[in-house]
Amino acid sequence: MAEAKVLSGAGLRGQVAGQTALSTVGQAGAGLTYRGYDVRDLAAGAEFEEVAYLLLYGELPSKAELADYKRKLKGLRDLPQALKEVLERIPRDAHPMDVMRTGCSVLGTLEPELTFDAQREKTDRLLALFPAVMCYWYRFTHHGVRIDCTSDEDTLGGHFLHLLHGKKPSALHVKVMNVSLILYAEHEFNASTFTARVCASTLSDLYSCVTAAIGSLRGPLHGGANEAAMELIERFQTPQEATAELLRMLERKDKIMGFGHAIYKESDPRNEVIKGWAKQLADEVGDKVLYPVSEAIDKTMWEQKRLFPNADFYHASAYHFMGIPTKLFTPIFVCSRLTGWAAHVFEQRANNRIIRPSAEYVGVEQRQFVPIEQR
Ligand SMILES: CC(=O)SCCNC(=O)CCNC(=O)[C@H](O)C(C)(C)COP(=O)(O)OP(=O)(O)OC[C@H]1O[C@@H](n2cnc3c(N)ncnc32)[C@H](O)[C@@H]1OP(=O)(O)O
Ligand SMILES: O=C([O-])CC(=O)C(=O)O
Repeated sequence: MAEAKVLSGAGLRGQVAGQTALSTVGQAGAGLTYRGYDVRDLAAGAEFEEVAYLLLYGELPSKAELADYKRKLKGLRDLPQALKEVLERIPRDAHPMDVMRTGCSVLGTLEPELTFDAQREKTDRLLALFPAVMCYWYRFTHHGVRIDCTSDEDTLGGHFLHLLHGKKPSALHVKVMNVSLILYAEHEFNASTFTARVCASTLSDLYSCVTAAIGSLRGPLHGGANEAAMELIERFQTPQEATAELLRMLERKDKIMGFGHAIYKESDPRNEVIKGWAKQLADEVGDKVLYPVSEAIDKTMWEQKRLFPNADFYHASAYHFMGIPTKLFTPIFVCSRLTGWAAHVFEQRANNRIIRPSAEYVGVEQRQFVPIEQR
């Protein structure tokens, strides 16, 4: 069993920084819940749009409400021409998270949130069009194609795959995208969500909160870990090679991306779900390398460090098997986590006090100012 962490000091670890009714993370007997529902039940039985509705509107939708919501989102998928023009100007070798951040920010100038009454409308618009922001830029700069940003795909996950690959995705791939988007949707006071809440606490607009959150998610210690995990996995041809190099990396005290967690102590409940789907996708494509290599890394990390895969590790191979370029992994996280970020912004706004902690001063004692001529 992994040792209990010391929950104090650096990184605000273990300190309660506010209240939320949105999710619980790592509570005994309930690994991860969204508004009281176990994420594993949601991933097994719900559509991502149902979960988005749950987070943003407070309760699971009825059949009629879900149909209306999906119809509404479908009608909001296209990008404004001015945003397409901006995306075309962003270089091909830009990081796609910078593209998402810029896309969000530009939309904030084109369709600003003028009052907080518009917060849900603006969130639905971002939810519907984020896949197109990523895919329009990617297909234009990498393939020279100006894609149609609408599709008649029923779900957001299917819509994303359709825009990316320019064709109807398989039912299995739509299913896995749906599960993935559910798993990534919400996670209490993680770094990017806390960023969004800090920004919201100044009474700033939704686009600023989301733009700031995207910046936090980008780092490899947070959302960027799925991309970093892929870069690790694809270095190896065999499980033996992976194990040998892992031991060397651990000896050097390297951080292994996709392992460990700030809150979970023994396992990340999202891992078993996405690992199962990664295995199904591996079987579908007849993979004999990536999945066994991933399992070897997983085993070595547990044996050597008692560290377990977090949500990001098996997402890497799952996305890869669906033909998604590695650099788009973290932007997919944005498309999902937007729901959690926005729900936290609404919650912060509903009971706001500016977030402004104190610092422990560790600098020099107070001293006499010396004019520049005398220094
Ligand atoms: C969706 C998500 O955002 S999930 C998180 C994604 N991030 C990653 O996968 C990046 C890799 N993981 C990490 O860097 C960390 O585990 C974090 C950032 C997730 C959590 O950080 P912390 O809460 O500070 O970690 P924690 O307190 O458990 O660290 C305990 C020890 O394990 C080590 N450790 C933790 N994770 C790892 C890892 N992935 N590889 C190697 N060692 C690790 C730490 O270095 C630390 O050792 P030390 O005491 O000798 O310094
Ligand atoms: O909670 C965290 O610190 C990171 C995480 O797993 C997430 O944001 O999904």
